[in-house]
Amino acid sequence: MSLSSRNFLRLLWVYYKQCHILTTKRFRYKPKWAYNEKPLKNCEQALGNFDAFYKPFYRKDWPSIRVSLLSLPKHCAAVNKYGNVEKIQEQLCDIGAEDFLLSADVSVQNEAMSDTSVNGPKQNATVPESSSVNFHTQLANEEAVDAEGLDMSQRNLLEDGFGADQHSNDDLNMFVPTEKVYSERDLLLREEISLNSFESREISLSVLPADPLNFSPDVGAFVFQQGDVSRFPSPKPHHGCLGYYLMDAASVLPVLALDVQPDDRVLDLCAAPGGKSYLILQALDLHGGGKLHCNDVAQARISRLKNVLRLHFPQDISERVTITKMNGTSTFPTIYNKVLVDVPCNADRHAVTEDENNLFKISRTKERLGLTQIQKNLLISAIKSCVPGGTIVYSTCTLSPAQNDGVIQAVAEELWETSEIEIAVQDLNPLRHSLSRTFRFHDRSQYGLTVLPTLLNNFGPSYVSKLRRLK
Ligand SMILES: C[S@@+](CC[C@H](N)C(=O)[O-])C[C@H]1O[C@@H](n2cnc3c(N)ncnc32)[C@H](O)[C@@H]1O
Repeated sequence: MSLSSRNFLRLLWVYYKQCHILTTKRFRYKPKWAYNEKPLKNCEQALGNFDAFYKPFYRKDWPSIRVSLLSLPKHCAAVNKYGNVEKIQEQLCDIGAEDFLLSADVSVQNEAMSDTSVNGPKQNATVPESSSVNFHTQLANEEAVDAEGLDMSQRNLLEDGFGADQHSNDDLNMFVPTEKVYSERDLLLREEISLNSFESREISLSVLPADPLNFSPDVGAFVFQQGDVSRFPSPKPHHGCLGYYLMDAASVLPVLALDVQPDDRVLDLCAAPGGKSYLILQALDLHGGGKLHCNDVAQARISRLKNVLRLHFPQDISERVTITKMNGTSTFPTIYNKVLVDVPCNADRHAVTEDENNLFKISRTKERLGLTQIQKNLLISAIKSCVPGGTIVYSTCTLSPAQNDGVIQAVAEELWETSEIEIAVQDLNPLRHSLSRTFRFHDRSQYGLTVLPTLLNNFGPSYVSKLRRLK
């Protein structure tokens, strides 16, 4: 069968392109093709992912955040009111630590409460477009964004997944049925990009003025000064209760935002291994009407939570804590006036430093890509279990804008469209201003506070958003 000259030219063109790819692109990409190249470790996968998605968002801050994430974190010693408080405080001061809550600059809180700048209190105002953070628009100013809205690093990520053979697929499109062009892997990568993008939209969400600052209880959270990377010794027991709990200082923020009062009824929806439950119990009076319900879905982690309670609290306190093993997205009774939802997330610091139990393991890709949906469902469940007038605090330990502001925005939209429930976001500027000596906050978080890790005070990352259920 003879070829028409048009078809012949077409084949020649495809052949030429193939040769061109083989002789140029193939060699340019050679390191990725080496058959004996070792697969990336989970931590390296995570770091590559963050370079692709966080760098365009955090821009000039990214190099210092990145090196901090890879460096040893700093701890905070949260003093236990059931230990020998005075002696512990004295010992901590003697080794050079200071209570960052005591040294918080509360004088700026009044100033901050009247601040009406971006992120400031705007009673019953919708979030204005001008103050919104548009991920893609910002990219455009800084880096080249291609027709699909991807910056160079995101494009590289896609191309790493596609490999050079996909370049030739572009040219051979006319011979290949469309559904075969995108393999399952390509689709996952596209899903990755859409799940990691946070695009700010104008939504109807009131912003309530801040509550007065209340660092209760005042037994203290001790940290070493900026630049001091000393480690705390392990705590010692006093009458069977350990004197303090070591945690990331940024983990204190969600509990400060929750503003726990002695007689509150608190639900900690994703409680294990129990760092924040420990802090909540420092403020609650379980003998005087206060209640704590700790829930988690993972049995092994609940065991760790029980251990934390056993090691830090007298038996008559730990026995009064309700502990359940339920999926947090199931229905909880609407009886709590304070609800903390500290969701599973990318867990950035863990992801780039620990290969074990790492969500960036290739076999866990689908689980990881399902995170934002679980986070939304958990937040909705938390809101539904909170009585009108009560407070919900949403927190993560990731810098992912999609898992932070993105989840708050999506939930506000969903509740607005599908339910009678009304929520408002509460201003956290006073907290931010008063603790700016200890933490470095990102200045473009829209519905909460984001702590950026820094080498001087290597805490975080952490994101906190405080919501009030109105109806
Ligand atoms: C970030 S950790 C919580 C840390 C804890 N708040 C603390 O301060 O120690 C997230 C927790 O959510 C739990 N989790 C994941 N999916 C869940 C679900 N569907 N329902 C309830 N808990 C869940 C995990 O088992 C994990 O313990």
